[in-house]
Amino acid sequence: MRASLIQIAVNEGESVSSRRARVADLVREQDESDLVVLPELWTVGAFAYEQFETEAEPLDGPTYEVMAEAARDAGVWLHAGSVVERAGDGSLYNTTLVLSPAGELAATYRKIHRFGFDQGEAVLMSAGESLTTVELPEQTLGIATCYDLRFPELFRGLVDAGATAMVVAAGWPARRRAHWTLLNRARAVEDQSYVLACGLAGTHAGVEQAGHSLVVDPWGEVLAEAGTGEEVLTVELDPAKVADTRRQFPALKDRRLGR
Ligand SMILES: NC(=O)CCC(=O)C(=O)O
Repeated sequence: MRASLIQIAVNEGESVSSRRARVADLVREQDESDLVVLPELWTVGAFAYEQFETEAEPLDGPTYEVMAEAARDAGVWLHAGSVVERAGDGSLYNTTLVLSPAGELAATYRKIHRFGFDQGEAVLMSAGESLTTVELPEQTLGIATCYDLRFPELFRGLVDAGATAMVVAAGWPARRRAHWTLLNRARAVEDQSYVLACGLAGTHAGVEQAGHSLVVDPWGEVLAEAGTGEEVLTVELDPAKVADTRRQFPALKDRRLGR
């Protein structure tokens, strides 16, 4: 399976609708890939809290519409990053959309661990409550969003649900870039899974983004890593590698707690 991660620059000065159209064209360009991955809240910016209310959208809103067309045109599975979802009861969620190559909404994931302690996303958004996996032809994706990366038990839950490739959409700040790289590699090693970690670039709401999206294999080797600007990373995922790693070094079988 060929996967492309699009590290998107979010800078003030570009409107949300212009960015949607621009990113849709970037998705269309990845028509040689099987899977395309976008970052967290790339429409509005993960730290643009003051825009969450105005840019909130239902699951079948403008981001879904534009991305469904792009997924269909490219013929790819599209992890469309996350949007500010306005639920039926008016509350907001940080929600990932996964679209099939036919443009259908195949899965959603509402971010479980909201960032900000007593501010920002943590007070503006509601928390998701359930894990999401998505079965693709050669890999089962386990879905996580940004701050979730700090909670290894979520990833263990995804392993137990059958995940072989963790997809982490993020808007991770540059000042904690060392944590980003370390934690993504740690999740790959401890869960013996691919990790596809796609972050934002640029600076929005005064927060410089780390970029440095990366793909890690189940042995913890970094297969590809972006720089700090907008960039597309393309990698081949070996369909046998996860099973081989888990068979050759069966540490997951030795778990004694939390099962
Ligand atoms: N958008 C986020 O979840 C940011 C997470 C973060 O900055 C951190 O965990 O550090």
